[in-house]
Amino acid sequence: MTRTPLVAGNWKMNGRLDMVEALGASLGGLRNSRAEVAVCPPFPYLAALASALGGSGVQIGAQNVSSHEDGAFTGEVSAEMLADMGCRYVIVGHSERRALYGEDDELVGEKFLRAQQGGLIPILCVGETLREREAGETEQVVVRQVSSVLDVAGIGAFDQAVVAYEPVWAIGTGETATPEQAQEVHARLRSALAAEDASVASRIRLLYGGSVKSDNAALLFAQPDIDGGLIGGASLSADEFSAICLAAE
Ligand SMILES: O=C[C@H](O)COP(=O)(O)O
Repeated sequence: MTRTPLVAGNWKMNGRLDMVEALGASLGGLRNSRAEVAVCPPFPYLAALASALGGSGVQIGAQNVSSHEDGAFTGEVSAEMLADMGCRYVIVGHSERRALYGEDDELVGEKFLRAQQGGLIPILCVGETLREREAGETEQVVVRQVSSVLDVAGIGAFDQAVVAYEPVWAIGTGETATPEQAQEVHARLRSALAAEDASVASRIRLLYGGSVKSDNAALLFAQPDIDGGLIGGASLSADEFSAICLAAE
């Protein structure tokens, strides 16, 4: 099965308008023969980024979405609104939202469903904490996080989804999972999906995230079950992010 790699940049709560315009213009010039590239800026910059990227083919995505469609939910942003802004992707279940904003598996499942109902492709993030890894619970945790979404959305929904394995201990720490550690978890995730539907499992893209840089991306992306990356800090530099995208070819 040949899967088109995806490299998605998650800017988190970083950037200002001048950076958005400069980075967007620079990434708009990115010519990448094989990998799909997406950038997820903060909500207020979606339109400016889309405009700076022009017709480059680089996709835009959001970092969060409401679990509701419309209504009295002050401060929330719906999937339909994001689709209106040109978003193709939305990140759901990022560990920062789980840890800092109390998003549990149930809410993540609701957001995943709503994203798809609103026409977006969810990038579902899963990953274990350092304590969980040290306790030997990594596979149990990531399979639970995926299974809770499978329970509400069904395996068919994963044909229009991406899963990102992001070990919490590797996010923003400079400590990357080794290619072997990451591949082991990716293979386990793919086998958990294959238990439901082998063909969906063979098609879905599984990204790795956690301190991916231009100097470690190629080895990670060369693993058989790693289909690209979800990039945080390094996506804020045009040179660094471009080099990571090229490593996914
Ligand atoms: O969504 C991206 C991840 O949290 C990875 O962030 P990082 O590349 O800064 O470690």
